[in-house]
Amino acid sequence: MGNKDSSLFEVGLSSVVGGILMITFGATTGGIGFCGLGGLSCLYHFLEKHNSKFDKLMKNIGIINKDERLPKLKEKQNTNFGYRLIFDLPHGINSDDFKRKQLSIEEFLNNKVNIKYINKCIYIDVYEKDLELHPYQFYKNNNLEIAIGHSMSGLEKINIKKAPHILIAGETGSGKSTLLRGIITNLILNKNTELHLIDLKNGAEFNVFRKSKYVKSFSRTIEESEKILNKLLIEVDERYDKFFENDCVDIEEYNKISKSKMKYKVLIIDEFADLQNEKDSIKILESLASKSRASGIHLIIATQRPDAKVLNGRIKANVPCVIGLKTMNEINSRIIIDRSGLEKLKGRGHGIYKDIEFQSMNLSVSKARDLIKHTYIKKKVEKLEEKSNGELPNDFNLGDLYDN
Ligand SMILES: Nc1ncnc2c1ncn2[C@@H]1O[C@H](COP(=O)(O)OP(=O)(O)OP(=O)(O)O)[C@@H](O)[C@H]1O
Repeated sequence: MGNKDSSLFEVGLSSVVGGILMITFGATTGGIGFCGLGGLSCLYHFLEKHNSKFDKLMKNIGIINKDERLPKLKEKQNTNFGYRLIFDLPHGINSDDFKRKQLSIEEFLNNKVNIKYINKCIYIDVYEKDLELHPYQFYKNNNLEIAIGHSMSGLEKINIKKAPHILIAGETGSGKSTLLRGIITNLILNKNTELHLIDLKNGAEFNVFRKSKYVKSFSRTIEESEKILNKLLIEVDERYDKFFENDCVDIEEYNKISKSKMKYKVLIIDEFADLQNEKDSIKILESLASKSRASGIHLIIATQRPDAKVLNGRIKANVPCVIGLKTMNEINSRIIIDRSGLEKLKGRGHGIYKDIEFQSMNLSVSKARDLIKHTYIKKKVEKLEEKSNGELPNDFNLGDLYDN
């Protein structure tokens, strides 16, 4: 839609508003009435012209109801990202019909779009501008909300109490580690969760967080991971027993009535696909995902190998909150978000969450260290290493690793 069209629309709209205002203030002269009518006519022509344009599109892509009625353009609004089209929906057409045809609509408008259903209308946000890069900014809250980045509408957040588990998937270079780094830094700075980190890339990615007092366990190997997964699974059962004894349904209710509050725990796994080869570990992870949702124990799992075997039905069914980053091809995009689109992203933190494109915040390892180093403490493992000149004792086990 060109500028000429928009200005015609605006002239029409402002004339109508002007006309109405004047009439309201009692200036009902012929000239003023003419001005209002002129505006109405401009607006009418704008909608007519564009409706015939969109009628053609809707007919071509098959968004038409049984009575051959088409969605009608009701309004066009200019926005800071481009413009928004608002359509009235005829009976029998819904937002899924539009979402299925998103690609055709994007091709027709020559821009990316986001489609939403609000108050019986379809809103199509048309993005004429690119998402900007943003440096990391701490998002302070007491609500277990995680900021994942900026979309055209502002900061995108996920409340893990509601989510309650998150999957992050994208190929190498898509920005997975940077996004996880931002999420963990935010959780540490908000001080209201106990973190358990599993870094199967040899601990390199999460090492910067290891000494934080909010990180209660740090696993680098399958064996260590399996112990933590088991420990958390047992804790989930113990928590549900306590809920049962106290007639509560979840941690929120329990914490309201109980003097000893349960802590929210978040288990974060980078490259959980590596657990796939270990039948026991992946089974425990799947059980944890299916059982722990009300217990206040949440999972954030990431992978750069989005094949159907890794993201199997059980994982996807229990971790429905998915952040998709760039993939190599459409097939991988479909495995992750059940539709194409990830293959077209730019990488470096450009992602899709709930059909909305966002850009994650950039956070380097050294900046993350600066932000959280005030939470560093000396942990048992370092004290043990000091005592034994760097060698860990033979009877050392993971349970001894961290001070509680
Ligand atoms: N939000 C962002 N803004 C700007 N640059 C980013 C952002 N996220 C990631 N990058 C850059 O993109 C590159 C890849 O990022 P990152 O290492 O996080 O990806 P990855 O998916 O974890 O890749 P790998 O698995 O190979 O480590 C890095 O150079 C990083 O600095």
